[in-house]
Amino acid sequence: MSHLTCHGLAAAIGGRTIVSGVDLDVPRGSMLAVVGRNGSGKSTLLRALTGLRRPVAGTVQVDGVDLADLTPRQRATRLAHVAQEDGPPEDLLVGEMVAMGRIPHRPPWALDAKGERHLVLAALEHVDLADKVNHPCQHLSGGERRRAMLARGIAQGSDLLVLDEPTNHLDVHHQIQLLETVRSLGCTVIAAVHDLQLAAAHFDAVAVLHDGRLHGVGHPADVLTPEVLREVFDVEARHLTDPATGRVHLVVGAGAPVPAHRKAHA
Ligand SMILES: Nc1ncnc2c1ncn2[C@@H]1O[C@H](COP(=O)(O)OP(=O)(O)OP(=O)(O)O)[C@@H](O)[C@H]1O
Repeated sequence: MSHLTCHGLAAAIGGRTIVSGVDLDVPRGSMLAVVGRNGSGKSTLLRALTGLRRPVAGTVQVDGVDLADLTPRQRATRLAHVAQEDGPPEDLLVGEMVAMGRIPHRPPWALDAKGERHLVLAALEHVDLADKVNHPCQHLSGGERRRAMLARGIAQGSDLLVLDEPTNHLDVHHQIQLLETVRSLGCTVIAAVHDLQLAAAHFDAVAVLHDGRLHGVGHPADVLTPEVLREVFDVEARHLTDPATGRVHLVVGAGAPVPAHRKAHA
């Protein structure tokens, strides 16, 4: 069943069209990676998908409801957006910042988070930061800040997470842990991702943006082909089968195959 769909979506900044003609159908509970070169329009597309940037053409529907018909508060209960540039306000404690994710669920002007501390702690546990709940945000490292912002998105309690480069600044352990965590939440996830190997290994589908147009969307193995990677990213890549697991992995920047006569001497 579709959770988010968009048809003929176009978004512009300052009168310049950045993305156009985007059709997506994201099933509930699935994870979609949006990949593309710098400036291809990934962040702009994500902002249009969340309603933060009003489309200049096309529609976005969440659970069959047009986002344009919802107030910002209603949108915030249906989806959580963690932007690339989001950083926690420095003078708040980590727990206070994560509690801000609960604001859409409170009556207007209810400023405190009574009875919600367990939700805040659970969100922080998901990102391995529960021990930092009483720390000032300004004491967090770059990777911890990214994880804290994700915790705020999780605390928001919606079942659709739109994440702009969630694994940026994270060490390899926390990159994988973060993707496994969002998978375990059972949410629908749409994430802009630069690491193509992570996109191939952890996502159900990949959408490739090229110059603001959707170049292809589908299963990672069908979309992240050596031909597409050469055409879109100008890199050489190959699919290799892991002899231990039988799983097919994407090797990006693989270079030209070693000629047989050189292998023989290796
Ligand atoms: N506030 C802005 N004002 C003017 N142009 C902008 C603005 N934000 C983005 N752009 C332009 O829109 C285009 C797409 O930017 P966007 O941030 O969506 O790309 P991206 O694929 O997310 O890039 P990256 O991988 O570098 O994060 C770029 O050409 C960028 O310069």
